[in-house]
Amino acid sequence: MARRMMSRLGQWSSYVFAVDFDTNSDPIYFALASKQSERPQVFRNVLADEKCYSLHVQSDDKIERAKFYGGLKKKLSKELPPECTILEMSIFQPNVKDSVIKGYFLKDASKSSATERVLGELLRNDPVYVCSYLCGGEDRQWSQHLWSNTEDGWVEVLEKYCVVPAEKPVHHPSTLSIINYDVFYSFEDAYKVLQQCVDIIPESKAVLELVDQRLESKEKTDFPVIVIEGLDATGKTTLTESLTEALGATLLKSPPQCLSPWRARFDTEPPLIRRAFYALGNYLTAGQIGQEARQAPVIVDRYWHSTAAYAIATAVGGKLGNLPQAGSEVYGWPGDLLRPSLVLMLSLSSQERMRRLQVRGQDKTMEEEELEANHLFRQKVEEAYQRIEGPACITVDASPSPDQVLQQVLLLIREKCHL
Ligand SMILES: Nc1ncnc2c1ncn2[C@@H]1O[C@H](COP(=O)(O)OP(=O)(O)OP(=O)(O)O)[C@@H](O)[C@H]1O
Ligand SMILES: Nc1ccn([C@H]2C[C@H](O)[C@@H](COP(=O)(O)O)O2)c(=O)n1
Repeated sequence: MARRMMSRLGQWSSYVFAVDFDTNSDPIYFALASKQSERPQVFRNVLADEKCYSLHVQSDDKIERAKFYGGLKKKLSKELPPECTILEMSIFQPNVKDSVIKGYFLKDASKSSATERVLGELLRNDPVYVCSYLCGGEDRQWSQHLWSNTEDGWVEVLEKYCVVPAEKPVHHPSTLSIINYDVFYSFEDAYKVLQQCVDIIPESKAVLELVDQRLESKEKTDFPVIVIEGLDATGKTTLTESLTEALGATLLKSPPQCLSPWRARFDTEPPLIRRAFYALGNYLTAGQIGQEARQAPVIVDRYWHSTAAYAIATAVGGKLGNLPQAGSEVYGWPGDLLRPSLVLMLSLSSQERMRRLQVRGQDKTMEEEELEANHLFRQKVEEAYQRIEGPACITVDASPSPDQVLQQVLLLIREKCHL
């Protein structure tokens, strides 16, 4: 295992390590070298005399990597001493897509040997590589010690590297693995993920059978297709229902009703699998849209913008500024997914949205909890919505009364869709 780490990091000079000590500031970036650097110390101001470790998932199978990494933080939180802080970490080659190896950096302020025992167990039984970090010498320089299993199951230090500062890369490492890990830009790419899950998630088979029966969607539709988007409790359901009545339209949603039996199950899966599920939901809905838009206008409650915006906002760590710039390919529309005539995003102040959530009184989904607790996540979702192209969304103020919002939207639809 560690040998593979060596083969993987055999070119360690081209890899950078990033540790998120604080989501409001840049990660600490460092590299490995065979000798100390003259440049300033790496961990100044963020580490005192804690014992430090890192562990990274190592597997060539991206489903296995996603599944194991998805459960790793929960496992560590359960088994490590409470004084051990778990920080997001990645190893990557700057500007090289798909080069990111995700993991965790552990700042262990405990005085027990429990952390080393837990890491030794993980090294013996799971697809991880483990390193420890020591600060020594007069110049208080840090070094990384790569662990390995001996034949009789003991842990030994395989290799030692000097930890030296690395330049801040142009793109935050979390943006390097969005395509086909968090967002899928073709039916085939999403489909392949669920195909690889059939043995570990039996429900995948039923979803794939439904997807196999999807209706083909044409590029052009006879009647306009209007998508209503927005965060939870912005008024999408209320508006889509009144719009449907006002226009004599057909109301659809994504994911479609036929996937409801499995949605909660896939919501528990790591992003790679969960987002492939939602992407396939959009293709199922696209088939229904193509069918229904032959007879009447179609209103859709959530579609591609939701799938891409939530996935990108979830994937991109740290500050709002770490989102890929507008115009990036991650905001592109899948070439094989039906494009709507118009996408309207309902916008609401946080206060009014929270009020409506409380008034509605329904149980909050995990996502709503995250949106409520995490202002930064909400900002990232809203910003990602705005950057998606092909078509871009038009923002609608959803704060007036339901009828005023309806009238405002009908005017927009008449103007844009000549309905
Ligand atoms: N324009 C409005 N003014 C005041 N209250 C509204 C308005 N539109 C909807 N509401 C109320 O806000 C709450 C949320 O509305 P709704 O369920 O339509 O939002 P939503 O975006 O579909 O939510 P979710 O995505 O979580 O299902 C409901 O109680 C609804 O009655
Ligand atoms: N087309 C869609 C619709 C929804 N999602 C995801 C995005 C969020 O994670 C969540 C929000 O849905 P809600 O709970 O408000 O129904 O569902 C998606 O990815 N694609």
